[in-house]
Amino acid sequence: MSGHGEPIPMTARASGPLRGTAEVPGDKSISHRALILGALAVGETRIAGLLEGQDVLDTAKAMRAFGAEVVCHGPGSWSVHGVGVGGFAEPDQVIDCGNSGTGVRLIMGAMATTPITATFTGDASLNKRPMGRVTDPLALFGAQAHGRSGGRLPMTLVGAAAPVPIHYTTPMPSAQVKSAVLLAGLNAPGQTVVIEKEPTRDHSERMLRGFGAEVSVEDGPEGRIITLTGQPELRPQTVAVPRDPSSAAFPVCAALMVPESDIFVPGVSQNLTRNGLYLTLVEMGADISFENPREEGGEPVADLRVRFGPLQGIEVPPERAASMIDEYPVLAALAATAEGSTVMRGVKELRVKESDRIDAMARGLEACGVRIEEDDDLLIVHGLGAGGVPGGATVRSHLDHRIAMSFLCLGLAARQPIRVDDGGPIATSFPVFEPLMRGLGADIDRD
Ligand SMILES: O=C(O)C1=C[C@@H](OP(=O)(O)O)[C@@H](O)[C@H](O)C1
Ligand SMILES: C=C(OP(=O)(O)O)C(=O)O
Repeated sequence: MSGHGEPIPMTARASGPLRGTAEVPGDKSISHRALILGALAVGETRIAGLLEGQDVLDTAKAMRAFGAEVVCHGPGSWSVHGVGVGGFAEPDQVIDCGNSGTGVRLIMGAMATTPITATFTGDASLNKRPMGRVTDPLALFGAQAHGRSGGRLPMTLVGAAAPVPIHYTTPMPSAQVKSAVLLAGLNAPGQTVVIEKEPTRDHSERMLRGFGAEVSVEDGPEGRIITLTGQPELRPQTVAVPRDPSSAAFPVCAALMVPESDIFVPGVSQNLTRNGLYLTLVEMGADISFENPREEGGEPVADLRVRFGPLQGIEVPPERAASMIDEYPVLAALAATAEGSTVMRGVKELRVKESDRIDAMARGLEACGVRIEEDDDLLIVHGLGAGGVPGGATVRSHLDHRIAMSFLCLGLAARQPIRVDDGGPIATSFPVFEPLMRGLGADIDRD
């Protein structure tokens, strides 16, 4: 579990160019879902390329607590022997989801329509995050949540004894909320419908279909309408997890910040619900080629070749936010090294992530000598151009892996080193970040 250990301060300094191949680990969203759907299928699911970050390991442990057999056979190679839809056993211990919003919210959905009770907790970051966004729709199925004030963890969820399917429009763009409703709908008789005004990552829909559930997706006047037919028998699958575009964003943006860099990042998912950062980088003038586009594990992937070059700040289209929501911190860091201003609107969801990411980036960038403007739903970074960021500060990561990695990447391009007070949370999503970046030539070390 992250966040419970001693802080691990880390420092990044300007290095020579970044060169070489960056093989980033498996996609975090797909890894959580492979374990959860594997646990709900009848028989043995095999997973290759599972992300072995702490967030996903906590979900694996939770699936065992609900009765599935989850075994690691070697690096990235896992099997899950599932108990079937409605077959979850009642855990005899508190489920600790560590730092992971995805883990806790999807697992709550997966158990909400089974007549068992479970208590969930997390680290200091997760226990501050809002859970009402999932427990509100889960209550419509008949589940009851008893948590701390403000709908926070620790929280006990009593699954519905006689679940009813629901029609639900998500009030905010959130794949976690959508997925919690779909997973709960699995054990409700009849059709559960989720409508989302703005499309969010679609891994749950794709993987549910892969496991044999009936899922239809259509675009209507109110948005995307997803219909799931309840009580299917899920068939075990072989899942090949593509590399995570959200993790790839760090070496990619670092290479775009450090002069003369030239790196290769193979097999990165280019799912259209996840590729907003890459579209944005191209609009900023980044030299990225998308080579050998193909399909792997049911997801479109490409090999990326990334070379340093001058970048121009842009206004990021707000309707793109959902497809790059986890990439705004590293985009904000990169924007500090671009010419002109980068305007990020429609980003208030960033305030309820592992940290308030608008505030964490704003304070950290200011400490590094970068001018910003912020509002509830907005962050503007006034770029200083390549080589223009002073740095020379210690910034707080607030138990947030993406804040820590973003400032370490910026430290590689700043005039003075940037120190992050705690890089420990990086292990939640990108456990090989340090060796991978050092392998490219980055000067990142622990104090
Ligand atoms: O469904 C998922 O796997 C995720 C959804 C996003 O969260 P929201 O649903 O809160 O936007 C994202 O930030 C998170 O890292 C992973
Ligand atoms: C927001 C994130 O994760 P989660 O919500 O699963 O904690 C993230 O990884 O950036």
